[in-house]
Amino acid sequence: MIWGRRDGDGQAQEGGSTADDQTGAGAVAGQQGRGELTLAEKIKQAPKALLHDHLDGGVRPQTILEIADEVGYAALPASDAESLGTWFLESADSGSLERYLKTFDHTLAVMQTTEGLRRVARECVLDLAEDGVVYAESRYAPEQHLEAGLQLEDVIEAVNAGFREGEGLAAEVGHPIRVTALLTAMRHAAKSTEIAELAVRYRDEGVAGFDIAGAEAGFPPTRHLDAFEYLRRENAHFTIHAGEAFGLPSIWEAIQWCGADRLGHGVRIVDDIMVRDRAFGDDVAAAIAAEPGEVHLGRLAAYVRDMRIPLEMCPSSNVQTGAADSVALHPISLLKRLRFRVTVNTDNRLMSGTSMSREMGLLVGEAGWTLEDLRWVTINAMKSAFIPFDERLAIIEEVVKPGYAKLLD
Ligand SMILES: O=c1[nH]cnc2c1ncn2[C@@H]1O[C@H](CO)[C@@H](O)[C@H]1O
Ligand SMILES: [Zn+2]
Repeated sequence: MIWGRRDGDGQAQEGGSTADDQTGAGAVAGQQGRGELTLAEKIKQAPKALLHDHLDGGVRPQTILEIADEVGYAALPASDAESLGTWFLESADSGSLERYLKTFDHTLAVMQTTEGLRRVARECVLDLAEDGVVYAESRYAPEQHLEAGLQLEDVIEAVNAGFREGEGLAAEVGHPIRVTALLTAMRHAAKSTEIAELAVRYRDEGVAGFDIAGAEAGFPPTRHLDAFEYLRRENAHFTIHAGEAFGLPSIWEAIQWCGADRLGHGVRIVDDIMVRDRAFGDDVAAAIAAEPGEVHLGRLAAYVRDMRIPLEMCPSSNVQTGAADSVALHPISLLKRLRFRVTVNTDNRLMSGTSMSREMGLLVGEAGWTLEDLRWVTINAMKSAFIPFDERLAIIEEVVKPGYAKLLD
């Protein structure tokens, strides 16, 4: 594996290929001549766009330790950065979304003060920029940051301040990046309308949209219909986590009842896809390798593709929560070939020990993706971003296309 997981300091490590590296990416990297970039280096340098990344799922282990010490949080499961990083990775490898989400208790514990939130937000921007991300939407649930007495507005303003600081520092070191916030409401709670109102109130001050997250089974999107109807009346953007731990009814509600602009994960849309008259899940390996002519889309899958509804797909996260068997067998490769509006995302960099470069490297190494595929998903992501159309186009034309042109010639 050339795509190393994060080290204890929270920096992604992508080593070069080794002599016995049998992955596709390693094989290609091994073919590079002297002085040329390896594929791993090209992926790192490629301009990347990230639509689905949780702020509280990407805190540096060292930062967790330091803030925990400052605020007197004594329940951390490890006392050095490396063991703490490993603890998150292993605990999140549970095969269950509910158990995966339990790990957030420890990151949330250090994100209860304005200083803590601001630092975490600043470092998030720096880590993404260092990885070659040029545009990101970072989401978090303001309602989960009120334990030490902050108001919802304080939380949003502290995170925004951290994002602006991070953008300034990243530009200074030659990694310009734009980061906007998505405000998440927790689907088991009852604050979604209040959070939606804040997303609208702050839409000209760094907040690009709204989301719901948390345990999916038992908490259908229509539970928050009032919030979504309000957002639509306000011409505001929102995405919904749907089709991750629960299947088609969740996706159907998110789109046809709630009117979601995008789907968080949406991976279970394959339950509405037949391959050679068999359900996708009957033989995933055969289904993944299917040619478009062998595939039949049900009404909902056809609607998602026809309407170009973006799928915010997160390969490593899905493997950890059991929504996919492996990156090689992840439905994203079939959905890409069928030309759904696929995007590649990290979800939670800490819990998955990952980065955008690592997710992309895994798709290349384990699922046969090419640099052209990575360019395509990056443009898909920029087309699907919640910032205004002209600003999206400017990033595509001035940053993404020229960046890839340099790597592809
Ligand atoms: O993959 C996911 N599915 C559903 N909820 C999630 C996922 N990752 C994180 N969160 C939830 O979103 C909250 C706000 O960022 C996190 O605290 C976590 O509970
Ligand atoms: Zn998520």
